[in-house]
Amino acid sequence: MIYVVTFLVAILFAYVFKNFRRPKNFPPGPEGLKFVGNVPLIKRLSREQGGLHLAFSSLAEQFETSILGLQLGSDLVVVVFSEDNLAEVHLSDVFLARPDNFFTRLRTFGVRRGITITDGEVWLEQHKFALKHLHQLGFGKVMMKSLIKEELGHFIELLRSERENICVTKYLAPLVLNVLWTIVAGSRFSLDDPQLSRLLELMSSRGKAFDMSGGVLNQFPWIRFFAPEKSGYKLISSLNSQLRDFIVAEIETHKKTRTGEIRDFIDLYLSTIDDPETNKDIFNEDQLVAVCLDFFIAGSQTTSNTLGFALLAMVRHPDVQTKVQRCLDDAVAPGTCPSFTEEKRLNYVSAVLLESMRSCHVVPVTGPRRATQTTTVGGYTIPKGTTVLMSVHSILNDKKRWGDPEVFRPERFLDSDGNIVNSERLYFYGRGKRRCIGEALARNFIFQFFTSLLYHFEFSATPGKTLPTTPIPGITLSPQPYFVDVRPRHPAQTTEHRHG
Ligand code: HEM
Repeated sequence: MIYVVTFLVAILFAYVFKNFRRPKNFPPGPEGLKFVGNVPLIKRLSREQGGLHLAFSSLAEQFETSILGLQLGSDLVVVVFSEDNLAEVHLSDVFLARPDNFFTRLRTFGVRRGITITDGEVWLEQHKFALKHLHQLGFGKVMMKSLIKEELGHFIELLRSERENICVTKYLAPLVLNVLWTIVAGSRFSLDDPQLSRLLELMSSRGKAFDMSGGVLNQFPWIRFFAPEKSGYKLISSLNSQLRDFIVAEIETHKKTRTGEIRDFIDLYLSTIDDPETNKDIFNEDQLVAVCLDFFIAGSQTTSNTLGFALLAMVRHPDVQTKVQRCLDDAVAPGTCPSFTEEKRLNYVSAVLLESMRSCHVVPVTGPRRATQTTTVGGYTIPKGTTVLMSVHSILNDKKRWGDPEVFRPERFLDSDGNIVNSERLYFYGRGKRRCIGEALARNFIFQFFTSLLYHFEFSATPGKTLPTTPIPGITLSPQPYFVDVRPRHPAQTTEHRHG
């Protein structure tokens, strides 16, 4: 018996020694506890400081480093802060992969599928396909423009009738989802559809319950057996299966109603599967479900929260709002609304949107990436398998670059002739081969909604309701619900949206 116990203890020691030891020349960071590493510290700092991005920044400051080394459970995690370090991660193929862990696999039911969490050939082919066809289906065609116009029309009508005490954030998520879903499946939801509300509620809870590191559930997956609710396991499983059932049902309907004409992304993907030349290991119905899930999860909250923060900034800075409106009145013929192609003529508006994203970027920590071999960043060793995160927040709030990053000042993006400057190296949508595939759609949507809403309405805080000053932390930052009154700026008329 004594031998068995000694043997087990020796194995345990070997495990602890191997897995809970900082590797040689690993980036600086706090010493971790055995088994849990830095998890309790990061959790506490995130709670105290208001998010994972702020917890990371405070540790980087404490250790005077632009690359932080952590241990979350038995996972090695490195967070990079400076532009040089970010460039090394964004541009090197060693960091092109995503972590393969419990949390990432949970997204697609224990297997690796789709775009966001896959690597290698599957990722490359799905990524290329989605990028090419999202563009063809959405941006170059009249459909996308009339789609945004239709969604805007519904929202403008709603604002005209409600006018007071409107919780804007409540409406933005369904609007974005409708645009996305029409591209993917050719149909929109009614804004009071209970299924839509349920999906959005689940997605928003998911965004708030987890963070970019995957949270405790990722570091200790067994926790789901003891605390299925508290660990977030129940929530994420329920969201994923509801989303999957919903997408599978839509694919089945498409299969029954197909005529050969390509109506949307699902039709296009199904016709690719039918092609005898297609590699069925890469393009199949399971992959289609996962790619649709990716669009929903990566595209809806990021876009609606960005718009939510931009409108909040306008309520908080009425002088900037007035300037935007003057600029729109000057540039836009009465009774029309600007199209995205006019972005270049509306430099002040573009500067306001850039400043809004700089001051509150919805994805303050991007990634996660995985080192596929042992390498170095900033002179430190990054062992194979390490998870790497990028603090875009620190770049967007760097005092050396911006001078007064805490001030909302769109003029920092304009030169003395009113041309856009400083708009490079912001990494809002990432950089390199894993750059966001929805950037064009998101930029188009945000620009058209923002300009149209400000052209039609003056927004002010509802009297007696305070405006939130901090975002809700999570995988993406969300604006806390805020309430506005709107005053129409033009008489109601059928407003034309120009198509560029
Ligand atoms: C304001 C809105 C958005 C922001 C700020 C944003 C931001 C990002 C960032 C920073 C990445 C790169 C992550 C990395 O470097 O590892 C990314 C990837 C991605 N985004 Fe977006 N995104 C937005 C909207 C969208 C939309 C509308 C869609 C869907 C159509 C979308 C789909 C994706 C997908 C599928 C990926 C994963 C790409 C890959 O792993 O190869 N995003 N996004």
